[in-house]
This record gives sequence, C-alpha cells and structure tokens, in this order.
Amino acid sequence: MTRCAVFGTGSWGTAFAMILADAGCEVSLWGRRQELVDVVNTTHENPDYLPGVRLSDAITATTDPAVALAGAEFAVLAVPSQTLRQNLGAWAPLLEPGTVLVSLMKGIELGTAKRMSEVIAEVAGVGPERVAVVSGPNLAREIANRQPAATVVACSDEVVAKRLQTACHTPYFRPYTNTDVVGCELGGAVKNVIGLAVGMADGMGLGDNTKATLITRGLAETTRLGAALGADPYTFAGLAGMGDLVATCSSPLSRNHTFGTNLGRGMTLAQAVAATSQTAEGVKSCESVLDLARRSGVDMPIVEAVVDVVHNGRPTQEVLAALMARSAKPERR
Ligand SMILES: NC(=O)C1=CN([C@@H]2O[C@H](COP(=O)(O)OP(=O)(O)OC[C@H]3O[C@@H](n4cnc5c(N)ncnc54)[C@H](OP(=O)(O)O)[C@@H]3O)[C@@H](O)[C@H]2O)C=CC1
Ligand SMILES: O=C(CO)COP(=O)(O)O
Repeated sequence: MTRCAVFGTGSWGTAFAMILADAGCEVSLWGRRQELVDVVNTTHENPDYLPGVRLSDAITATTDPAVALAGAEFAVLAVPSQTLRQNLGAWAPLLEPGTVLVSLMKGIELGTAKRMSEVIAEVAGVGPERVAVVSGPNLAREIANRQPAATVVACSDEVVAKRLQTACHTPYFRPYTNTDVVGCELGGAVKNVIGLAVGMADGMGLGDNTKATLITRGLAETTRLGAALGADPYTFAGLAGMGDLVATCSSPLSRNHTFGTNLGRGMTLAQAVAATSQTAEGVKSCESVLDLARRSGVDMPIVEAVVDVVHNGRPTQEVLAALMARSAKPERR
C-alpha cells in the first residue's frame, strides 16, 4: 500500500488527504495543533476546516513530522506558501531517501520571488525528479463533497508524475500528468491575484464584461510571464491555467475572490484580513508575482493594479480607470 504524508490540516491538506485515502493510500496527516490532531483521530472529521465531512479510517493525524514521514512515498506540502521555507527546514532532515515532495501550494515566496518547487529543491536539497506539483480548479470544499473535478500533477520526470497520478486518482478526482512544472505553478499562483481583481470588480458592482476582460487579460499576462520563464504557453490554456482561473474567479468559495470582493465593497486591507479566516495566498503573492515579473522584464498591469489597491491603498475606482487609460495595444504582443 502506498504511504503518504500530508503536511497541513487546513482545507486543502485535509481534502487532499481524503483523496489519497479514497484512492487506496495510507495517509499520515501532520498538523501543528495537538488539539485538532486529537479531534481528527477520534472523530474522523476536521471541524475547523471541513465540518461535516467524514474522513476515511486510512487517515491518521499526528503532530510528529517523523511519524508522518516514516515510509512515505510522497510528502505532500499544504501549508501557507510564506511559511514553507521555515517549516520544510525542520522536516527535511527527517525525509527518507526517495520520498517525492509534492507541492499543493499556490504562492510565490516574498523576497526571493521563488516558486514553491524551487524553495523545496533548495531547502530539501533534492533533484527535480523528487519534486512534483498539483494544481488545477480544486476548491477544497467541493472536492471534500466528492464533486467531480480534474487537476494536473506535474513533475519534470514523467514516471514520477504517473506514480503520483495513480496515487490520487479517484472516481471524483481526475489527475492529468504534465512535465511543465513552471507553467503549472505560475498558473496557480497568478490566478489568485487575478481572482482578487475579479472579486474587486464584483464588489464594485461591475458586470460580466468587466470580469471576462480581467480574466482574459489576466490569463494573457500570466502566459507572458510563463513564456519568459520557460513555461509551455499551452499549459495556461489547460486546467492549471484557464481551468483554475475560471473556478477562482467565479466561485464565492474562493478565499481570494471573496477577499477582493470585500475590498471592492470598500473594506480596508485590515478589515478584509480580519474578515478572512483562511489563507488567501494572492494577498501576499501579488507582491512577489510583481517582483518576479519585474525581474523577468514582463509587463503585468493587472497584477500591478492589485498591488496598488492591496498594499498601496489606492482606491479601486482610480486603479481601474488607470488600467482602462493605458495606451491602445494589439491583443497579442
Ligand atoms: N483551499 C483550497 O481550496 C485550495 C488551496 N490551495 C493551496 O493550498 C495551500 C494551503 O491552503 P489551505 O489548506 O487552503 O489553507 P487553510 O487556510 O485552509 O489552512 C492553512 C493550514 O496551514 C496551517 N498553518 C498556518 N500557518 C502555519 C505555519 N506558520 N506553520 C505551519 N502550519 C501553518 C494551518 O494550521 P492552523 O489550523 O493550526 O492555523 C492550517 O492547517 C495554499 O497555498 C493554497 O493556495 C490549492 C488548491 C485549493
Ligand atoms: O486554488 C483554489 C482553487 O483551485 C482555491 O482558491 P482560493 O485559495 O482562492 O480559495
């Protein structure tokens, strides 16, 4: 039986543990709070993040990373992106040779502008064949309700991607393999920023033309960034690109979308943060995505506009007017 460790008892870590168990794996779920770990083990439920969802008996929770990692073929990482470096620093010495590290995270590191797979390779000292990424339109709550969804499992080593595909394939969760790790990660991280922008438009009471424009031009700037960083542009037309962007920008379940809506309705950053109990990665990653774009010489006006609203306190109306006032351009450049 395939053994997996999942780090993070939040909504996606817990839902992904459920997928792995439903696919026939034995799962050890690491959480940092003993109290929640005990509740998961005794009630087979995670009331803090997925209340009402019965978790398989094949999932046991622990606060001990060594217990979680013992015999694990896959170590799945589902903590907030900005905490990965510190957390993985503590877990890496416990890794067994051959364990594949799998990122579920959709953020870019502040300060370094590194993707999560780059942070993993650096901190754990492993080669690209031991780093994989899962990214796609995967709102945790829908998946926890076992509603059908697809995703992409990406690894530069296709054999590893196929092993992970088998480990997480269930009747309701359909993983496709891809070797474009860069494209899949950028799709996941940048869609959160575009989700904030579309949420702002929603909060401002704007309609579907505005939102479709932000989604489509958001995808155009994501693809530009990806092309500059060596990604396959077609990845952005797939599940980890357009697929995730559509899910995030349409769903009230998306934390990034909801956060943007709150800002669009006039909340301050502090008020929107106070209204959000879960991780909205785009709030921090809009700055690191912009940093990455600047380092790569890529123009990302929507990301820049989001940074202006979220971190520079510029009013949404003013930022939107500035976006519309940019010089006229060809659609493709
Ligand atoms: N939720 C979703 O639908 C999806 C999320 N993702 C991505 O998955 C990643 C994880 O997000 P998600 O599960 O949703 O987040 P949640 O906000 O639901 O949960 C966050 C988890 O991380 C833990 N945590 C918070 N801070 C730290 C820290 N400093 N050190 C260790 N653990 C910490 C929390 O523990 P505690 O409860 O103790 O605070 C909790 O278990 C993100 O990158 C997100 O973008 C990707 C696809 C879908
Ligand atoms: O990544 C997600 C869906 O694929 C979840 O989006 P949010 O983090 O905005 O909730």
